[in-house]
Amino acid sequence: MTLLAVEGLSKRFGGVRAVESLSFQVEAGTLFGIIGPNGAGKTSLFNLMSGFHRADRGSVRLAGAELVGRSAHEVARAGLARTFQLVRPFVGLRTIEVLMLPLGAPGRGLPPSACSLRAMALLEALGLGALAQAPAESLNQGELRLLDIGRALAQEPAVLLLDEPFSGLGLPAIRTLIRCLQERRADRGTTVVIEHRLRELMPLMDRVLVMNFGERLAEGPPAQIARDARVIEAYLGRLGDAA
Ligand SMILES: Nc1ncnc2c1ncn2[C@@H]1O[C@H](COP(=O)(O)OP(=O)(O)OP(=O)(O)O)[C@@H](O)[C@H]1O
Repeated sequence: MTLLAVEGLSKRFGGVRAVESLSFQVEAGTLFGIIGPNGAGKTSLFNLMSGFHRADRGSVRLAGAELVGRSAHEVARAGLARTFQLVRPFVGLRTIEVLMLPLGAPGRGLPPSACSLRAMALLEALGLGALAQAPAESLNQGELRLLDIGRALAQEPAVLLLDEPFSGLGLPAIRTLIRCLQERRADRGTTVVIEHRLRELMPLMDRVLVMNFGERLAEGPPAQIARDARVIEAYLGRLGDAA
């Protein structure tokens, strides 16, 4: 079943075509990867899908409901959560509180005790359990990235968008995160990931979209993408640097 359908999505910044007539579909319960060279338009695509930027043209439908034209808050309420390439510190909160806020949001109906149990379980799964009571500002960049992922997971979204989740993480944290992503897929959660560290991510992906100059260069299962001559020329030829 198609959960997320992007059709003819376009965005220009002045003369730059950041995203150009892009179409793809993500099936429920899959992990969908987005790759491409720097400046290909991957983060712009996330900004359009999540309501942070307004599309010039096109549509993004989540379970049939149109997201284009909605604010970032409305998109989040509709069931799409995202993380950020540059994580901003969470000022004035303890680590566990960063996750309790979305879990206890109005309409979710979770009592505080259930929020704190669920938040703790999420922190443990991300390897941040020991930092639960620490001020979130005291976390290092890698820990902050994991916490940002936890914050998005705590929204319990239908679709989770991760923007370069492995960036700045050491190998143990990458392994922990891979385990979380595998568990999410086993639970039929749907995830869309932008990532340059293909060696770690390619084995997890069900399908991959390759972007170049805002457009779709190729799309298919990872094994097919890894053999695609256009992809190798535009991007994978530099895998040695990227991975
Ligand atoms: N707010 C903005 N204003 C002007 N130009 C922008 C803006 N955001 C993105 N761009 C331009 O749009 C193009 C796509 O950028 P984007 O950041 O989406 O690429 P990317 O694939 O995510 O790159 P990277 O892998 O380096 O993060 C680039 O040419 C970029 O300079």
